[in-house]
Amino acid sequence: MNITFYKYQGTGNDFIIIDNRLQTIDKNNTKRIAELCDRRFGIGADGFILLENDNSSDFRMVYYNSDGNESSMCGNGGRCIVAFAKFLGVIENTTEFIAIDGLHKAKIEDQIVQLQMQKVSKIEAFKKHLFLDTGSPHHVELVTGLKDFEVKANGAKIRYGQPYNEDGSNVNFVEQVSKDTFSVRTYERGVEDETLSCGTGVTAVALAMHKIGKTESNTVKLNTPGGTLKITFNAIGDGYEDIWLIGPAIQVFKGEIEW
Ligand SMILES: N[C@@H](CCC[C@H](N)C(=O)O)C(=O)O
Repeated sequence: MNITFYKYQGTGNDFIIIDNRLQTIDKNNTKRIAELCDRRFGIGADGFILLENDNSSDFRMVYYNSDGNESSMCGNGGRCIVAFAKFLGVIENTTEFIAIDGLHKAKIEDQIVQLQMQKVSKIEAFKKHLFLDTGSPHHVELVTGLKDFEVKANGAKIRYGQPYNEDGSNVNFVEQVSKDTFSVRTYERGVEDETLSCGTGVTAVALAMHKIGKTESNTVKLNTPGGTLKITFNAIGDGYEDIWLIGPAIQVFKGEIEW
């Protein structure tokens, strides 16, 4: 069967997105999803996303990492599927959709998507790093010399090591640029490599840096190798709410595949 796919990118985190409202895709075919995400033997992408019907919201987002396995929330993918839903005419400029971590509100204007993330009530601070879940699990570590830092080697060591082991964590290496700006490079589990940007990752970095007093601002700019994202939030007690991930989401091309 021939299927139309679309390729999107959000600050260089790239995704194959398919309209699966008619349930044409066999969601258990993880081997085929991994093949399509392969950068040499397939289309090439960090992740694979299905847009499906949902009874109580505008649509459902189903997210797979490039290894073919369904995973937890993808922030950049969430921004891209909002742009795709608008392209399909499923939504206009505002939406509420369901993803694996719950309901998300979003707004889109001129290819800039604002995506509301789930509340974060717990941030664990250790001697050298922080850990929090922003829809996906994130290890956050401040380093010096981020530009030349060995993200893949160091990220893999942390991702497979204690206490994360098999379940794993995404790993963000961070350097402060100014009082409200940080540079971030992320090793993503399920891609098992550095990606050019990670939406749940920069969300984790902004909240973690606020938590330990590196910034007092509730609007934080995050420079990633794929571009700049913005996070806004409210600090309430020990946690954070009304968290928004803001940045571009762009359709790159469309094509057809045999499924
Ligand atoms: N690229 C994503 C994160 C995708 C999920 C992650 N790889 C995991 O399995 O935890 C983002 O933009 O948030």
